[in-house]
Amino acid sequence: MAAATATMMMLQQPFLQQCPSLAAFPHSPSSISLSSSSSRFSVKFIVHSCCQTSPSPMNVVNGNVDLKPAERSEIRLGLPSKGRMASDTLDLLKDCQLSVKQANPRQYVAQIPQISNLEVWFQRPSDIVRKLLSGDLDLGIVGFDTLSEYGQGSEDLVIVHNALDYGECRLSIAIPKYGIFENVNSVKELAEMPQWTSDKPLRVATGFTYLGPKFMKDNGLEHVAFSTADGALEAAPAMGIADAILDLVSSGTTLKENNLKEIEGGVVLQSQAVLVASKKSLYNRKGVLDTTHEILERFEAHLRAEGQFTVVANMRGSSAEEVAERILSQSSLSGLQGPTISPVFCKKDGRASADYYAICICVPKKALYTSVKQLRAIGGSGVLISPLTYIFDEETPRWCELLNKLGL
Ligand SMILES: Nc1ncnc2c1ncn2[C@@H]1O[C@H](COP(=O)(O)OP(=O)(O)OP(=O)(O)O)[C@@H](O)[C@H]1O
Ligand SMILES: O=P(O)(O)OC[C@H]1O[C@H](OP(=O)(O)OP(=O)(O)O)[C@H](O)[C@@H]1O
Ligand SMILES: [Mg+2]
Repeated sequence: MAAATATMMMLQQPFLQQCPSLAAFPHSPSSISLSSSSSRFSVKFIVHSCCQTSPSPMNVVNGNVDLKPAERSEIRLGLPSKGRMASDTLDLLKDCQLSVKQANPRQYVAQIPQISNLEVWFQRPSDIVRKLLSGDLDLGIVGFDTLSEYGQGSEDLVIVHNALDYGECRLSIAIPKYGIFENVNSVKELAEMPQWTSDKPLRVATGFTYLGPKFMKDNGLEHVAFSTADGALEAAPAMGIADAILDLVSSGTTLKENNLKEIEGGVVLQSQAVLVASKKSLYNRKGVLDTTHEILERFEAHLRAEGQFTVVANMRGSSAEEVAERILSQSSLSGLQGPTISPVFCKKDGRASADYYAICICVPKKALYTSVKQLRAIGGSGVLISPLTYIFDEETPRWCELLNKLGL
């Protein structure tokens, strides 16, 4: 998680409760040092400008600053320029027949020829969220963690697809397995430890300087000090820099290798890649709604198909209805809407007659072998299995949800 460099931020929750605007925008100032008049709430809050939520681009016209974003007619999609999300995102688009054409890997603008008037901009995930907020991007693909951290609950950001099936991880608190934490196994127990006072707060290392304080406050952890670094946060407790960390966990290997453990109630959020849009763009920019619909449909069709196989088999029977009865009596053979059954004709006594029926069903990958066994048990033979590429439904439920959210 990219974050401000070697920045130390200390804050105490009561002060944030008194200053909601500060709590809502911990990144806003490029460098602030504040202290409350009450001695109970002494706060140091220093954030580097790279944590800042960037404003709209400013055009300087005759010495006057014009805060309006530059006019443009192209639709802009932000994709991660680096990190683990970058290649998985390009792979997803390719699987949806939306290959990105980039002239050179160092060029940050590219095209998806299948969709006219769409510009792809490669950006850091945090910047994608900032630029959606500032109106410089219309659509973006980022991890839900990044969206939550940098979007800070903004009403202008709307999730179009919430489960793109990669980048799965969770944002979770971890503490050492040893020392004073040996018997601490939940957030509640951590909060109740007598060690944490205003003079000696629980020190948490995290790149999530918005979600971190919010979660601690919501979970009754009053005396907390945060520090942040650009990566390898798991080293902080052993180095004596922090008592706990709040970072992304996927396999858990990094925690394990650094003698750290997750605790009950310590998961701030579950994350995976999401497609997000600026509401303002959806409402106001020509073509954004249609382009969003097309991308969403292609994503849905591909992701739905990914978990499924097409199964074709022959089955002896007296009629299509009789074969259907047999198939529908098996729990794993109902298909998407039901089995497709077609007669297989052969010539008998000079006449075309159907003793066999070809059945075609979609089967979830997980249930594949069970389905084959059930098919055989009811007389199926010559079972052919092939992967499914796309499943297009009448309309995707996510599109209806989006229109609902937009009040359209
Ligand atoms: N271990 C992980 N397993 C799965 N997904 C992860 C993991 N770590 C991060 N992610 C997801 O990938 C996104 C990008 O993380 P990644 O570490 O690749 O880039 P970054 O942190 O922005 O860059 P860098 O770590 O190089 O500074 C995260 O926001 C999260 O959604
Ligand atoms: O649970 P695991 O599968 O071990 O993955 C968790 C690690 O992955 C991410 O780090 P990343 O690899 O991005 O390195 P970074 O710290 O340099 O960002 C995250 O910040 C954790 O450190
Ligand atoms: Mg990382």
